[in-house]
Amino acid sequence: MSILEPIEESPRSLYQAVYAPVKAEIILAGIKVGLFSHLQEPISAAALVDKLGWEPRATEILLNGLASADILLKQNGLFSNSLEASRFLVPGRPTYLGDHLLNTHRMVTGGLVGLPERLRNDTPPQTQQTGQSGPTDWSAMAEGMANSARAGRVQMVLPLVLGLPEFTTFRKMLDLGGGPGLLCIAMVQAHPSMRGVVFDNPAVGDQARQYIQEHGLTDRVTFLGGDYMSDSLGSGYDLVWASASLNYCGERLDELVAKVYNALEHGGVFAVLQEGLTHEGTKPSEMVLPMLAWRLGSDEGINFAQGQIAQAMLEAGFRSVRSRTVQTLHGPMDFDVARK
Ligand SMILES: C[S@@+](CC[C@H](N)C(=O)[O-])C[C@H]1O[C@@H](n2cnc3c(N)ncnc32)[C@H](O)[C@@H]1O
Repeated sequence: MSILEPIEESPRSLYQAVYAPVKAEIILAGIKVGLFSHLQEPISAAALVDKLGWEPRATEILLNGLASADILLKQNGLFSNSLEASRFLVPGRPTYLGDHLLNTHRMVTGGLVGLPERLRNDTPPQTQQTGQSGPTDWSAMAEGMANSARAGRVQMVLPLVLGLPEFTTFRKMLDLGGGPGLLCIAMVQAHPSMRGVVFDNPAVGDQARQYIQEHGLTDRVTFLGGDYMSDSLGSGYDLVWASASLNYCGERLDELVAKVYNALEHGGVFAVLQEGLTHEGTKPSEMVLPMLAWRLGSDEGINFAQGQIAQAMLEAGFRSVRSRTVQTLHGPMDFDVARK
């Protein structure tokens, strides 16, 4: 091949992919050492080193790297949090995402460690980060899930529910796989009288009850612990909401959707926000790539193809199903609304 041979394709996206973890690593390093709580006011690298006793060269490199990645601002040699860092990376704030990002990073990358060895049927290397090999520990993640709900997901989801024409007529809703319950709490708060039930693994019950109490909603919101495949979901609901929670039904989606159908009142609404994969299960990549490690590391979950949930809803007997794709913080997801 001549050195002057024109190249039509560009390797840019390959370089970008290899550079991307640098940004993640420096953000995670900053979270782990509690950097961001010291940067609410502008401070020099030297002053930070004096204050915290950190290694000067590594401190300066980290600060400059974070400024390069727009996580910090740098002006006249002083570093301070960007608006984003201030809102999401300063511990103690209700929107603090540090622990959630660390957990999420472990979930999305840990299970990929040793992939070449696994493909070759070799023994995977023993590292600290072997990732998920069993079921996700949702109770350990509950606080982070609550913060991440407050940090944009409630704000994104609420208009979807408020936009349902029946919303004002709802008397009782179920948040299926509702985690620590922040979404259900927000939906109930937005309604004058609707009551809510958060259904999830009993392990997240204590945290959910605490949030319900903190929001003064113990008379309107309850937590029901159980496994949605084997336990009763209760009954008499006008709305069943499920976001990112149906993935754990294995091959039994039809059974779960039928169970929801039976738990709903006549005219009730089943609203589901889930990934809807297209292009033979390869797109949208924002939905596919973060789930690879989880799928490799554990056989607990499945992904849904676009239309799969809508089809299951029709087969369960719902009289109509409307579907659309909505943009979320995590990428495009499908919003399927079925009416009984
Ligand atoms: C990704 S989180 C989503 C939480 C919440 N719906 C949201 O959108 O923030 C998935 C939730 O499903 C719950 N879950 C998974 N399998 C379940 C099961 N078999 N029965 C009840 N809840 C389950 C988990 O405990 C977790 O809280």
